[in-house]
Amino acid sequence: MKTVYVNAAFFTMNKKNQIFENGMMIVENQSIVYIGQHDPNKLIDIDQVVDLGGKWVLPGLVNTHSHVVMTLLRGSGDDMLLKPWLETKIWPMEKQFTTEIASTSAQLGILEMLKTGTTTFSDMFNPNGIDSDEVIHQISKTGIRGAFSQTIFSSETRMEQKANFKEAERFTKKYKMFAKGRLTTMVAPHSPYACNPETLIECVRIAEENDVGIHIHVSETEGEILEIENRYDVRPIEHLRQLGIFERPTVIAHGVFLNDEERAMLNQYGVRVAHNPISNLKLGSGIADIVSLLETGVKVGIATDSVASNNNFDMFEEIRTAALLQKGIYKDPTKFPVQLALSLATRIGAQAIGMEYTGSLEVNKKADFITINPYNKEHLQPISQAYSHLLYAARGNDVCDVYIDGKEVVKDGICLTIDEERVIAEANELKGTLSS
Ligand SMILES: CSC[C@H]1O[C@@H](n2cnc3c(O)ncnc32)[C@H](O)[C@@H]1O
Ligand SMILES: [Zn+2]
Repeated sequence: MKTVYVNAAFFTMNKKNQIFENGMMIVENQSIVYIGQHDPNKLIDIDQVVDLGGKWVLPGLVNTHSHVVMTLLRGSGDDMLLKPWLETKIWPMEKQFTTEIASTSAQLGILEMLKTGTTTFSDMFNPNGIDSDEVIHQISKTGIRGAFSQTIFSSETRMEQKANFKEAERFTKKYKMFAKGRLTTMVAPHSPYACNPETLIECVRIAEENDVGIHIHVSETEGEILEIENRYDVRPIEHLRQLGIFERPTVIAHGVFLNDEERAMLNQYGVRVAHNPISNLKLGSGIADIVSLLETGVKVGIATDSVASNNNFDMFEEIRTAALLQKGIYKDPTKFPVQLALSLATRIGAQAIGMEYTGSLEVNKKADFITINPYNKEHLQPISQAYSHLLYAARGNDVCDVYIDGKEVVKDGICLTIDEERVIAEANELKGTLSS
């Protein structure tokens, strides 16, 4: 099946940030085979023509760190610091999770992601008490692309620890290439404070044996730095390096507290950073110095974290916050310009999570794209300033259509792969079964 998309402005987000104002894109077998100026000569052998009515077309957004299974916890535990938030609010509620709660939570989270333009996510979930196979089966049906990774914690007993490793190994093997490659997984030790050295070393082994990367929370708060220094006499980054974590392709979530030496080390090992500006603000953790990270050469993606610390999955809001914060902390509005900000949520974000095959509209890339209709939106006028509006004015609910692998998953703002009414009703019913 060969489909041509015409009558649209294509923001390719390729390295040159090319825009094709009255462009054309041809998709065949889930991939882009042509993107450029409108060319009638290319219309032979076409099965389907889609007229996009002058809309803007962008690559689907990439959320490099999320927890969709926590979506039912939105609004629980506001206004708390990370440690008490996790220990007294979030973890006790996660302990009550059933497969049904996890599955409905994940569908609700992905519904919001898809409708607000996210086509690829890299997610960590707490597997305690739930049937992970069922949850990933439901995720697969939504059509989203990404990595769904089972979080590993250190346990109190040897037996429990052994069972955790066994399950992590099973999950990794089964899902590293799933849904025809649309879904994958990484090994996800929670953090250097919730995983002891033995656990972290075992995670490296599982990642190595299965040829997958590592996804871990690191250097999120000042308290974490002190805790790791007290325990091991080194800061978290050096601790993880010594244990061999960075020998695997690694994404660290947060990286709020990094010094020059650590940034250089991350760059040397090719470690990528998932930047979660709103979660870091809401939990009072701090503001990551993304400009320095990028100047050192580290690849950075943008992320929301869970909606318990955000409280939504709107990547437009996230990119805008990221850009405004860097301008503010540097007292320099030239920092984090529009194209850079958008590229971290698209092409560079995809590279950050090892999915270079998506994140920009280029030949041979996956046909993962979104459309925005600016004509009926007052906050997107005048339309001639589109690039600026995408960063400074657009919001998730401006997204009109969403395609993943060339398949339409959202049409005119309605999700075609998830029964919205059912999921929302189930979510509210199940929330009532949780005690906070
Ligand atoms: C649901 S994934 C794994 C684990 O991570 C916890 N979590 C959620 N957000 C954060 C964060 O910002 N820092 C550290 N840990 C976090 C979550 O409660 C799950 O148990
Ligand atoms: Zn997180």
